Amino acid sequence: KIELQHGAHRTGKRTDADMQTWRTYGLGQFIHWGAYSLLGGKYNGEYYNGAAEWIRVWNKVPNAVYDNLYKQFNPQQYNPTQWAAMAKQMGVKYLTFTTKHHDGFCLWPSKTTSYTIAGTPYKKDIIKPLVEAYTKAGIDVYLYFSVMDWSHPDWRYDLKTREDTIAFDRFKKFTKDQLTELLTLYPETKGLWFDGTWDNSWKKSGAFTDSLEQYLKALRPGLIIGSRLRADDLGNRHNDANGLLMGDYEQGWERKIPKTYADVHGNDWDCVMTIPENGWGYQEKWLGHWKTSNELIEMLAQCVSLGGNLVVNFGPKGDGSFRPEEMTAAKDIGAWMKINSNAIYNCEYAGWEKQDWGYYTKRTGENKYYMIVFNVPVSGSLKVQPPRNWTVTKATLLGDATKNISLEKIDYGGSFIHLPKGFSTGKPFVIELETQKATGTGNEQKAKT
Ligand SMILES: C[C@@H]1N[C@@H](c2nc3ccccc3[nH]2)[C@H](O)[C@@H]1O
Repeated sequence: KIELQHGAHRTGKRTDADMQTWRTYGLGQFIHWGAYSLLGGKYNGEYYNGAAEWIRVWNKVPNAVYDNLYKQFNPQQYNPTQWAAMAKQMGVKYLTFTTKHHDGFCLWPSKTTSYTIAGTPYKKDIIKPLVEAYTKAGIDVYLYFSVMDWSHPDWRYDLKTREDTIAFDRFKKFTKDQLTELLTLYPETKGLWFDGTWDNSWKKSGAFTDSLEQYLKALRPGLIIGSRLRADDLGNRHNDANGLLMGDYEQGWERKIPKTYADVHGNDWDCVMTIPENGWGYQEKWLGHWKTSNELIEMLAQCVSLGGNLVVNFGPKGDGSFRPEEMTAAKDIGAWMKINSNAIYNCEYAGWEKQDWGYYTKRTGENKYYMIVFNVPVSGSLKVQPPRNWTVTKATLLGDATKNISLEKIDYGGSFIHLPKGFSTGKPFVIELETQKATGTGNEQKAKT
């Protein structure tokens, strides 16, 4: 064990009520909106082939051009109530919203810089009405904040000289002041989703990241902060030098999903996911493959079945409208959740032997299990193999309990679930299983006599 001043201060999961609520969400919405949304990945008729919110680093866009884009930001159609209604219909339980991305443009009227929404033709605070609309809709709000800030003269990628350190100390104060504003202006915020903390300057600031986290949690008791904020005494991020997670949940699953439960290392975690292959801000021309609704639903099932949340990203246009593909995804996922959300909300890792037909989830605190089925075998029979001494006592198809699926017990508590001939819903479906611990398998009796 390595002695650390600024390593993890907790082992194991957070067990308080706020974190237990976070664990019940299953499905979240990410929204990336900012100056980059005005360009949509395009400049002078050419498309940037990277992530649209990174277009400022493309040599074809002069910094002076990019850094003045905000003077055209004027989303008169912006309607956070409509945004919240779309999210509600989709079935998301929490929102993560970009207050400031790597470019440094603040969507709230910060007093720490002139590079804010107050300096745009729109003038008004974007975040306040958003927090209110989502909170009113019963959706918890989390704020995304990029530490890396390309617009700030004191930002440093590394600390090589005394001047770097003096400048970066000013930058740390600026960062703390901005975060204080956010938690003070929007006290309903349940947590902060940090980004842009991979550079050496931050890795060398372990002590500051530790005191900053403690300061923020004192300012807002219960605040939930993932593993991207902290660095330990030796510059390790996410896990400290002793392999312990620094943060309330693992934030490393960006655009990727753990393969097995072992990959999760007993941590809470979220997977933030783009609908196109990459790119978080509005991209006029989506490069490559974008995920179908069924692919997104399968990712949702995978995440919840391994104890995490899936946070699907939306990138509204500069005018605040959503593109058709994103509206369709929200509608389709919402329609599926309307029937099947019992397999997603308040669910956790089941620990049963995975079968080819899909994924198990388990209702927290109950002996209720869910099969989220994507692949019906040619036999039309789904094998279920609970752990020894557990048996399945009932199987019900969600959304259409009349469809008679039959339950055939086989070896050691295992079962086959037979679907009616020619059964097909054309989309993923869920079977709810009631289970109970087998009283005695009779073996004990033999042993006694
Ligand atoms: C949640 C996502 N994180 C940002 C990001 N920047 C990166 C730089 C290098 C590798 C991965 C990155 N992800 C993306 O711009 C988006 O905000």
